[in-house]
Amino acid sequence: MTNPWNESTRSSRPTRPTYLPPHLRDQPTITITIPASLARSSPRRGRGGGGGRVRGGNGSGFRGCRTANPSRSYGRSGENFSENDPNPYRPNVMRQPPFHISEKFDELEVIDDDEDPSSDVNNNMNAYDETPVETSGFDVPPPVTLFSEIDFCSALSDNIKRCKYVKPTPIQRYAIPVAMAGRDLMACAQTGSGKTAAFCFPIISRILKDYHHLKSSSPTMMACPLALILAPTRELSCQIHEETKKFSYKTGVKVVVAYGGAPIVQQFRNLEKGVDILVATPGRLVDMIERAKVSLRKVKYLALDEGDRMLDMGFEPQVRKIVQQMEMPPAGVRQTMLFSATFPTEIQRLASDFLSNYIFLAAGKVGSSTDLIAQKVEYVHDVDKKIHLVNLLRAQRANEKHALTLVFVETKRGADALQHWLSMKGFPSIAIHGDKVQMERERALRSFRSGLTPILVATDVAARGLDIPHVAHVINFDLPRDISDYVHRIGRTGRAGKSGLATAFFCDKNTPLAKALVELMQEANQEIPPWLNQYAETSYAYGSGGMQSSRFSGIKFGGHDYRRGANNESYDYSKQLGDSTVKESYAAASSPFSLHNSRADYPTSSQADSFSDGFYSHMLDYRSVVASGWD
Ligand SMILES: Nc1ncnc2c1ncn2[C@@H]1O[C@H](COP(=O)(O)OP(=O)(O)OP(=O)(O)O)[C@@H](O)[C@H]1O
Repeated sequence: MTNPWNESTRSSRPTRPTYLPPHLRDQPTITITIPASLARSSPRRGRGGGGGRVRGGNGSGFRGCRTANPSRSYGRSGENFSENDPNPYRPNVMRQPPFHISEKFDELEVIDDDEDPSSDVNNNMNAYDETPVETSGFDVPPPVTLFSEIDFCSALSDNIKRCKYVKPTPIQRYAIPVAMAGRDLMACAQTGSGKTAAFCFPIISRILKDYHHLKSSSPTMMACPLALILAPTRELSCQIHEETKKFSYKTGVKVVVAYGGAPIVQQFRNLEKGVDILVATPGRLVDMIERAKVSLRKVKYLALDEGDRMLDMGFEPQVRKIVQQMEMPPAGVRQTMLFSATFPTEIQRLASDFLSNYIFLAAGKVGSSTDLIAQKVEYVHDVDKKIHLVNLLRAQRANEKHALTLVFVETKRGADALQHWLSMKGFPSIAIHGDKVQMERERALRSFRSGLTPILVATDVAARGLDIPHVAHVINFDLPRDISDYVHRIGRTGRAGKSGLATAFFCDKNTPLAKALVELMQEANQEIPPWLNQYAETSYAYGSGGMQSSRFSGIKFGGHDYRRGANNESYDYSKQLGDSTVKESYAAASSPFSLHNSRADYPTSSQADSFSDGFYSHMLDYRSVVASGWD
């Protein structure tokens, strides 16, 4: 049987036959089938759809465009983007975004808990029902099965209903009780499984209950948030900000975002109006603290989203500076929560500096990408990648009209070049990467999200956290070097219980990744091409050299509590109990932990000496290093 890629390649480029690797020669005809759940959902009904479940902002903090003709499908307007169209971006009334983005709660009805339990959204969420959850740590609070079992205040419960979250996902079932009990937490759960709500709900609830009297009520020159949520990218910060605002709608809790690339003065103005929860990227936050516009002395809750990324080489110095050198109450006094889909062992070890007597949760398989994402790996030489991509996109366009496709490349220049080439070929696309100014980045996301340009060519700046409805296909045009980046990239599809497709173009230079890739695919019950197994053996033969592979293989990947060792040995968590006394002794010493008086409240180094976790000795020794994060 002939291979369609080869066929179409030949027909489009008759003078230059494309090399077809032996493993592909006998393959059956390939058709791209977009997962049924996506094909089923109408553009208005899915996540982010105006008539559907309200979802988490538009990822950039901006509203998407409304289409003049909401019933028009991308397929119809897409037909106008002929592959021979020399200018697929010409103004065209036919080119209307197919997806509504309407997020305003004011337009929504509050529904009962059991209303519409069979909606697509909640049916999709059932996909997580069987997810195993591993817990470890001292005295783990028991999980819940319903939101109503948790003692949320009524305004928050109403908002959960407004979001049409009928039941908690597994990570929410376990993490929310832990967080509500005031415990520190390291939580590892699949991409798209609801980690944002898992840390937002407890923060909002506890601010309302325990610190109601301290909530920001009047304008102030120096903002003193009660909670700080740090995220690695500007777009993710905006998305978390949008989500948190929805969750705290009509509660009186003030949420503000601070991120680089946008005018700082406007952000100062927002802060001056008062802030209870500050969502920020590290770079911008440090800047604001140094300009004495923000003080962290009142922070009671610290959440690091994409916690492993926040503590890897790019960000760790900056995060350490924020957490340990900028007046934030120490671990054991504040509550700290780290969330990610991946937690490599060495990052867990680092993270324990910021945590006190913490509980570790792992929902799903190791660094799991879930069975919801069908993963395909194809061998494609570098020179053939573009034409291979175009063939994939053509096949997809023939099969599915509403899908968004996210194409990951390695470099910023590569992103621009590929996007330009795709546009020339008639595929409406747009690029996002760190060299674009923030307005362009936001415009790109908005255009992609709305379906106006249904192909987004991106670097890793879009790999983590972004929750974009209707992303049906993630293509790793260039594979990342690090398997955890692969997990996060493909996790842009197959979210909230929906299924998705991830295709990777593999070539010889990706050999060091092969072993980890095979392990990951095995974990997710994916079919592994025999040739990839051979590459995996080669990468194994590189020895620990498949450095990434060894770093992330098996238990080291991060689905297990590193404190238990490689064999999941039992560990005496009560050894950490000393830490929890910090909170009590500190509370007693500062009687109560006053949130009004900054420096007086902050323990001196001699007070700190009495703390059992070595926090201050670490802090005093620490030398500041300039970080090179995205912000
Ligand atoms: N209990 C729930 N019921 C229904 N939908 C939910 C629930 N919890 C979360 N969601 C939705 O699931 C989607 C994914 O959630 P979220 O972005 O928090 O995932 P995540 O685990 O943080 O993903 P990532 O690892 O990529 O950051 C969002 O659209 C969110 O609104």
